Amino acid sequence: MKHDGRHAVAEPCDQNNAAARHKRRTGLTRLLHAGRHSLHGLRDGWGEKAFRLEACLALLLLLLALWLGRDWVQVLLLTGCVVLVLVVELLNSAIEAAIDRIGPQWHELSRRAKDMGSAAVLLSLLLCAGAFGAALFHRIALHG
Ligand SMILES: Nc1ncnc2c1ncn2[C@@H]1O[C@H](COP(=O)(O)OP(=O)(O)OP(=O)(O)O)[C@@H](O)[C@H]1O
Repeated sequence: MKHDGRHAVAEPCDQNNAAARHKRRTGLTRLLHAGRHSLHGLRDGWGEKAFRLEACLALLLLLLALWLGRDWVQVLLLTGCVVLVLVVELLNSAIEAAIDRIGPQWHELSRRAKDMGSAAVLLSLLLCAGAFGAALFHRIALHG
């Protein structure tokens, strides 16, 4: 395993072996390893400042959702909006990582990929803000 300054980089033959081993796995073992990869993804996401900030905010919003929701469906919808932001942020970080892996040179397609990822995060944030804003308005203005 080498290090490129910011990230650990496995030697090409190690990477090929690991990928080939994973492809050969089946059933529960494959599922367990896929779960481990997902946990690695969450750990990598936690390394991103934007994801960390949104994850901390998500904890507060989940408590607010429990207070704002008048029944389990409303709590679920508000919670869903919060989780959606985290999901989209992770996907955006994945796109950024893939683009950076291709190279730092300016390219129109790289710009489009990064800007569209960023736009997806913005839309999910607007949805979340709109849902919580409407629920708060309903709770405070209409019911005192
Ligand atoms: N290789 C590239 N080619 C063309 N444009 C790029 C490239 N890398 C970055 N950009 C442009 O710069 C913007 C910021 O890119 P950067 O990699 O700094 O994103 P970030 O700061 O990590 O993410 P965010 O914009 O979500 O905060 C991109 O949205 C894109 O418009």
